[in-house]
Amino acid sequence: MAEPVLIWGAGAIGGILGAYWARAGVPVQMVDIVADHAQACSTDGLSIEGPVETFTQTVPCVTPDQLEGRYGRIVLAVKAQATEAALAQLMPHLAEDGFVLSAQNGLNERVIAHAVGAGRTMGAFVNYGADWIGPGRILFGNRGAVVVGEIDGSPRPRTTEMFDLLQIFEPDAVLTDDIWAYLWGKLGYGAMLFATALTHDSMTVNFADPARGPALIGLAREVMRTAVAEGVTPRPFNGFEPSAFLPGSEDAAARQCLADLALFNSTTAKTHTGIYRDLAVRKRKTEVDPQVGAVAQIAAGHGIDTPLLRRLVDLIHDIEDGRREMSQETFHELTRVLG
Ligand SMILES: NC(=O)C1=CN([C@@H]2O[C@H](COP(=O)(O)OP(=O)(O)OC[C@H]3O[C@@H](n4cnc5c(N)ncnc54)[C@H](OP(=O)(O)O)[C@@H]3O)[C@@H](O)[C@H]2O)C=CC1
Ligand SMILES: CC(C)(CO)C(=O)C(=O)O
Repeated sequence: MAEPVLIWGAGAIGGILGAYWARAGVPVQMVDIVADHAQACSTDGLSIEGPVETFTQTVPCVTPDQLEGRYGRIVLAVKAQATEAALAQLMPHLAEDGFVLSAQNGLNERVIAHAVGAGRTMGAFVNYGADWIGPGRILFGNRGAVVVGEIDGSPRPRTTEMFDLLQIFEPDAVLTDDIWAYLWGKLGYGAMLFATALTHDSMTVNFADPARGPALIGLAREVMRTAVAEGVTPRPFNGFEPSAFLPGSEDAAARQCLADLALFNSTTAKTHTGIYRDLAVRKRKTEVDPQVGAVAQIAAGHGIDTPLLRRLVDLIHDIEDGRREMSQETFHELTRVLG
């Protein structure tokens, strides 16, 4: 029997990968800090629910203190603010010649490379929609882009092996020589997703509202300008067209992109972002600092001002800390930045 793929963080993203791989006969071991979820996955099974597919699959899952052994392939799928703590726990379990693949939003690959070495870090971009509903239950809301690549751009046999595994889950998965192009694309889309979570409205209602367009477009433009300064040319996926937000692009192209994003998100059973879910349902901190805040910081290093991103970070903090309600009025605090 081949060595199991270790999935660190068995929530929405990691749990779905684990269930699909285990169902296909790929040996999988999952790790999660939520003990009753780990117990449910290992015993009654992990139920994948929603419109894409419904099935229940037993997947071995333990809490970090229970894990034994070393693994060559570790998929990290915790929220970005948990990355450093998870790395400290997983490093004793990473084989000398093994690697950590980030299945997360943001630039976690940088943090992972710093901890385990660039040669032991692999990147991935995931845009499928999922929610952890409760112990042993995950909603698979919609299929979305899945891309894998080495952070130095040069595919190796291990990259092809992970690509093959990801195709078991998502037949349209892509093997790329430019993972940063997708990660920065998602940061642009992600900044807009954070803005949608300033209201109680669905992603689609937000993207389709002409009054919210200028702020949404302005956010994506700030991120794309920063990406260009970083030497990255972001790539399109699932309705997000980075060129529509690059310096010199027409407003009409940006508005068309918002319409495409409204359409893409109109059929998902996950109507609201994970950010919204953290704020409104789980009542916990979001990934705003390691995503939006990080881009604003990188931009500042290039001498680029990002007033919308900076205001967005403050507004999300206000909601996290109970100083502000989610509402259209809160959203339009962004519009006010545009003057
Ligand atoms: N959900 C989605 O649709 C999408 C998510 N993403 C990205 O994927 C990443 C994962 O998100 P998602 O799956 O939604 O998050 P979830 O919160 O659903 O899953 C993460 C799981 O990891 C657990 N965890 C936290 N810290 C540790 C640790 N140190 N060791 C082991 N487990 C830990 C969490 O527990 P606890 O809840 O107690 O913290 C939780 O059960 C994020 O970066 C997100 O932005 C990207 C695309 C879509
Ligand atoms: C909305 C989604 C699933 C991207 O489509 C996402 O990344 C999130 O929930 O933050």
